[in-house]
Parts: sequence; C-alpha cells; structure tokens
Amino acid sequence: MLNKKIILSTCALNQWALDFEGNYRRILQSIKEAKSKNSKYRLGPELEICGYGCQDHFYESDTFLHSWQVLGRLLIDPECKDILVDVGMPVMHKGVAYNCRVFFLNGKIILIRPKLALADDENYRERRYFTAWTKLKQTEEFHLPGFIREIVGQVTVPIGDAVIQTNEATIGSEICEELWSPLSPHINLALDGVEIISNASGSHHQLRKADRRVNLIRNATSKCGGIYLFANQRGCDGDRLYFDGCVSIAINGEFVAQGDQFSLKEVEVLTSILDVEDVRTYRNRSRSLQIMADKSQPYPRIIIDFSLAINEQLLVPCSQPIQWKYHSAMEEIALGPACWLWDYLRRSKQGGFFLPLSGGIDSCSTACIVYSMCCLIYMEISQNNEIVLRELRRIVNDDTYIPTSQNDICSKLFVTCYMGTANSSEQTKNRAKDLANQIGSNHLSIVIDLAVNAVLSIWNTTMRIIPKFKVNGGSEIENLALQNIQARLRMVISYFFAQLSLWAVGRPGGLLVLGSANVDESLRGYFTKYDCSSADLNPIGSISKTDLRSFILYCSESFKLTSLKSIYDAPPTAELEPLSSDGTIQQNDEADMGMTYEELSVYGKLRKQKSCGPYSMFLKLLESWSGKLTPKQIADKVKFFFVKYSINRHKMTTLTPAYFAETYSPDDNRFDHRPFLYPADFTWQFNFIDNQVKNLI
Ligand SMILES: Nc1ncnc2c1ncn2[C@@H]1O[C@H](COP(=O)(O)OP(=O)(O)OC[C@H]2O[C@@H]([n+]3cccc(C(=O)O)c3)[C@H](O)[C@@H]2O)[C@@H](O)[C@H]1O
Ligand SMILES: Nc1ncnc2c1ncn2[C@@H]1O[C@H](COP(=O)(O)OP(=O)(O)OP(=O)(O)O)[C@@H](O)[C@H]1O
Ligand SMILES: NC(=O)CC[C@H](N)C(=O)O
Repeated sequence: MLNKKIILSTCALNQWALDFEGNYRRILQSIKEAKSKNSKYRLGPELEICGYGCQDHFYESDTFLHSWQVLGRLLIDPECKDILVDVGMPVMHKGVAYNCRVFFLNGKIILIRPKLALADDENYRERRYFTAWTKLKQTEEFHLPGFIREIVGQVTVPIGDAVIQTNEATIGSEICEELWSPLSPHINLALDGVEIISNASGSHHQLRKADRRVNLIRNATSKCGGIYLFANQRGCDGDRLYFDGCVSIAINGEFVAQGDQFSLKEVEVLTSILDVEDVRTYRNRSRSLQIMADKSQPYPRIIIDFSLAINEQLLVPCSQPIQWKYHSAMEEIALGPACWLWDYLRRSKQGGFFLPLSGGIDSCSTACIVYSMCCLIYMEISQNNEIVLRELRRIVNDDTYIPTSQNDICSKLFVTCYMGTANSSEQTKNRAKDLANQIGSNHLSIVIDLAVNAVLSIWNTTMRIIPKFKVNGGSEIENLALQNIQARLRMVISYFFAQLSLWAVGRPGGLLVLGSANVDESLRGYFTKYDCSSADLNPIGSISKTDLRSFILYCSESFKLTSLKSIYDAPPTAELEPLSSDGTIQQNDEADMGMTYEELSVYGKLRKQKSCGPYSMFLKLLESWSGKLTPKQIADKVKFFFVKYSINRHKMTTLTPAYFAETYSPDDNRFDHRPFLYPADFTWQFNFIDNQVKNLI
C-alpha cells in the first residue's frame, strides 16, 4: 500500500569536548533509542563525535583520527544498521579542515556534507579551525582513511553540497549557523524539492534567546514548507558556555515536538511521524514558490534504495502541532547555570561547592542556583535517572546513598561560609544563616579579624606607620587598602576551607570555590582584584544586578525561600568600612560607585550590545534621559563611567570563569575582546562631547 508517512528522530546529547569514549556511548544510545521508536533517520548535534568545544584541539590530527575511530566503531555496530545515521565530526579533505556531517547506512558511508557558513561572532571562532565549503551544489571524491576503507569496503565517498534521496523523500543539511545566516540553504533546498531539512547545531544558551531559534525555524518552514529537524548539544562541554538543547521537529511552520532546554539527562531523543505528502501539498499551494522552484538549479543527489517509512505505520496518526513552551528569564537563570554547575562538578570529580555567603544579593543568588541544582538532581533521581544517582554517590563517596530531599543533597554538596570582621553587621550575618538553614547547606559562620590583624601587624612592625579608615581620619588610599585586605583574605581563607572541609568529615577530595561578582561590579571595577570573587567558577558573572534582584524575588516564591525577602529589601553594601557606634551599616555600594546599579545596567548594554563609545553613548542617553537631566549632567555621567570602566578594565583579565548568559557580558577571555590599558582620560572623545554640550545650551 502506498505510504508516505515517515519516522524521523533528532536528539540532544550531553557531549564533552575530547571525551571520545563518553561521546561514542551517548551517540550509540541515541541511535538505539531512535531505532526502538521505529525511526529510520537519526540526526545528532554538530561535531558530536569529538564534542563541539574542542577549540584549538581542532588543530591536532589526533582529534580527526579519534573521530574517524569512533565513526568506525559505529559503522561496524549491528545496532546502527537499518537506520540512516547523520553524525557530526571534523574531516580533513585535501589538507583543508571542514566541520562536517557524515551520513552512513548499513555499514556504508553515503555522503560527507561540510558546513557552508561558519559561526564567527560573539562566542564563536569556527574560522580559526575550519574552512567553509564554498563550492555550492558541487561534490568531490573524498579519499577514506585506510582503516575505514577496510570497514566499509569503499575507497572514496562524495564530499560536498549534496542531498540524499531516499525512497520517499530527500534529505538536505543546514548546519547550525547556516540557519542564522541571510542566505540560508533551506531556501534553495526547498526550491529543489528537498522535503527534510536537518539542522545539527552546537548552539549555546543565552537569556531570552530561545525565541530567536524558534522563530527562525518557524519562518523557514512556513515560507518554504518542509520538515525541519533541529538537533543540539546540551550541557557544559568544558567551557563557559552551556549548550541548551531545545531540540525540535517542525513541519510547514508548526512545531510537532519540543525537547527540554535544561535537563540533567545525557541523552534525549525526539521522534515524530510525519506525512511527506503534507509538505508537497503545502508547497503546491504557493504559486510564487512553484515558479521559483521551477528555475532552481539542482543539487547533486545521492540516491539510496532505502525507505524512511514502514508499512505498519499506516494507521498510526501523524504527530500533531504543539504550542512552543518558553521558560521565563528567571527560570532560565535558575536552570541554565544549575545544569552547567552539575556537569562541571561531576566532570571535575570534586566533592561539592564552597561559597563565601555574605547575605547580599549576589552571593545569595549564587546559593539559590546551587539549591536549584540540588532540586534538579533530586527530581532526576526521583524519576529513576540512574546516571545522576551513580554520579551523586561517587561525589559524596557513598555507594548506598539515597537522598531524601533536595536539602539533604544540599547538605552533602554545599558548604556556605559567612566571614565576619569588625565591620560586619548582625543583619547580614543573620541573613546568610537564615538562607543557609532554608536550603540545607552546611553553614559556617567564622570571624576573620585574627587574620586581618595579623597582616596589619606585619605591616605596622615593618613600616611603623599605621593606615586608618577614612572615618578615622585616613586618606583614600589607606581606606582602600584596609578594605582590600579583608576582601583578599576572605579569598585565601575560602580556598583553605574548601580544600579541608571534606577531609574534616572523612570524605576524600575538595570543594570548588564559587564566586559571585556580577556584570555591573565587573564593568565598574567595583571589586577587589583577587578577592572573594577570584574563585574557581562564577555562575552569575554575566548577569546584571537588576536581573539578579528579580531573580531573588523569583526564588523566594518558586523555591519558597522566605528568608530572601529581607535580602531583597536590604541596600547593597560591601561592609568593609567601620560600622557606626550603634552597629548600623555606613557603607553603600551605589554611593561608593558614584552611580546606581540601574544606570550601570544601561551603560553596560550600550557599551557592549550597541557598541557605543563615549560619544555615541552620550547621544543615546541624551534621547532617553533628557527629560530628567541636562546635557551637561548626562555628559558628566558618561565621562565618569568611561573613566572608571577603563581604569579598572585590567581586572577583567583575572575574572573568574563565569557561565555565559548575556550579550552585555564584559568577559574578556572569550566574549568581550578589548585592551586592558586605556588612555582613560579620553581627551579627544571627551572634548568632542563637551563641545556638543556647549552647542546644546
Ligand atoms: N592598568 C592597570 N593594570 C594592571 N594593574 C593595575 C592597573 N591599574 C591599577 N592596577 C593595580 O590594581 C590594584 C588595585 O586594584 P584592587 O586591589 O582591586 O583595589 P581597588 O580597585 O583600588 O579597590 C577595590 C574596590 O572594590 C570595592 N569593593 C566593593 C565591594 C566589595 C568589595 C570586595 O572585595 O568584597 C570591594 C572597594 O570598596 C574598592 O572601591 C593595584 O595593585 C594596582 O597596582
Ligand atoms: N561577610 C562576608 N562573608 C562571606 N563572604 C563575603 C562577605 N562579604 C563579602 N563576601 C564575599 O565577597 C563577594 C563580594 O562582596 P560584595 O559585597 O560585592 O557582594 P555581596 O555581598 O554578595 O552582594 P551585595 O553587593 O549585594 O552586598 C560576595 O559575593 C561574597 O561572596
Ligand atoms: N555553532 C553555530 O553555528 C552557532 C550558531 C548560532 N549563532 C547560535 O548561536 O546558535
């Protein structure tokens, strides 16, 4: 009986750069799962064999060799038969490295399809390692490595911009960035009658980005018709990025399957049953498409005698359209960094986290993210996720451990520590303690004055001149030095406690130190270099204070952490200067910085997202602030920001590796490449602004 219903699968895999063994295991599992659902085609993420984030390891011939070896194992595996498999790996052809898809079926390689448009902006550097294939709609012969020739019995296979024609439908690739680029291949593929477009991605999480992906896929398939499969990596594959799954299947502008964005599952396979005739009918109803399709130049077609349909499926209904469900930005902050921390923790083989908890917004947000990680672990274990339970048992060094709640997990994985000095208040100490009690962390409250005084007496006995706080008559430089020694000693003490805390309770290993400097503090340089923020990892390093404040409110409601209410209401303070005689806090972040966090957020976005130098920032703010401030006041604010930003830019070179979450991130290691020695008086730029101000008076 004529049957045009086909079964297709896509997947999200938690791959890890250079973990060939684990990557192989996850790929194989996804193929088995796809087959168990009767699927005839399985698509996986970009560069899934070696992991997307190998970076400069793509210069190493080993990375290519081991990728071929993994492919070889897949080719001979009986589990990989009777299904068209589409895997991602780097391939070198005539001495040129390409980022490729390799299609294989029943032990034979069908096609190697290199990426046409490489990702090179923001966090991506693909052109550093790969070359884009520019020979559109052309193929060449690829000479297979010797040990692969022996497995497949082929000497060469086609490499290039071709499509695969099965018995029912034609499949074409559009690899990740190709969807985001202006001349996306899906247009030409659709015009040439390709019904199935498969997108293998290595696409990272960014707050509020999911809808861009969804819109791109929806637009592509509603304009051109077609079935679209989106595969993606998920998890931390060894760097600051979190790849966020969101795999999906769409047809003719509607989604029929949606995968998780954040999850601790290592393998997720989505399968749909779709009718190819629906694509043809949809396209046939668009006259303009038909006229353009008539003129289309054909792709080279690799024809295989293979059916994507199975007859028994005739009575099974096709997958139906679904409404795409988005996470709110606050849920994204709670879930993305939590999943990233879990991957980092288990892969680093450490015993948990240590957090200096001050009772302020930033360190409390970090604590909430760790708590969110514990909730996810508990949920997975409750749903019988054996891998997560096995990993947790290994981390807590107890083969029989069965967690009773998220708080129970928190008590094993998380040490929080309030480190008071003479300048700390009872209020912040109690806030830290209350939050720790509610999340169940193993909380310490220590006093570090002994250490501060020890350093001061070394100075005093050596130099015989005693520095004083400003309130006691000291100068600016004395005041800063006395603050910085407290902050920096907290860092030294944190690492010491992190190293010994598990030893003290008879557990092996150590803890990872968490830092909690936010974007605005980093941008303004309002933190001490190598203080408590110089940690192993920072989950909130690319999130602004304004987003974190909303996050604290969100957590107080969704995790029922009532102690967060008073943390939200308290004005941010460093508590590094003396309290008043009645114990109240004198220091205030915004007064110290000379600007509000709200203003900083605006400057941060204009500087990075809108690429504003001093003059264009002045112009933009003139538009939005002119009702409440004079041009001179706006100019002064802009100049003040740029001076503070530029004299502190050197601090970005030592920033703790942070979860990448936002495009206003100032992280100079990957995302925001700028000098760290600036002509901070910006004479030319500021004079120009001043002249404009004169014209406006
Ligand atoms: N261009 C440049 N390239 C490389 N290094 C440069 C440099 N300019 C100065 N430096 C060096 O930088 C160092 C000064 O920077 P740093 O030691 O950070 O000290 P600094 O920036 O002077 O002071 C730290 C600031 O952070 C504030 N703060 C607020 C809230 C919390 C915390 C906290 O830590 O908990 C701190 C504190 O109130 C103070 O305003 C000096 O060693 C100086 O020589
Ligand atoms: N008393 C303290 N005990 C433990 N850690 C502290 C203490 N004070 C500061 N820290 C650590 O140093 C980091 C930087 O301090 P900072 O005052 O900038 O931030 P915060 O207290 O978390 O938040 P806020 O800016 O809202 O006060 C904190 O995030 C925290 O990890
Ligand atoms: N790997 C890629 O090609 C990434 C493409 C795209 N810019 C993204 O962020 O998803």
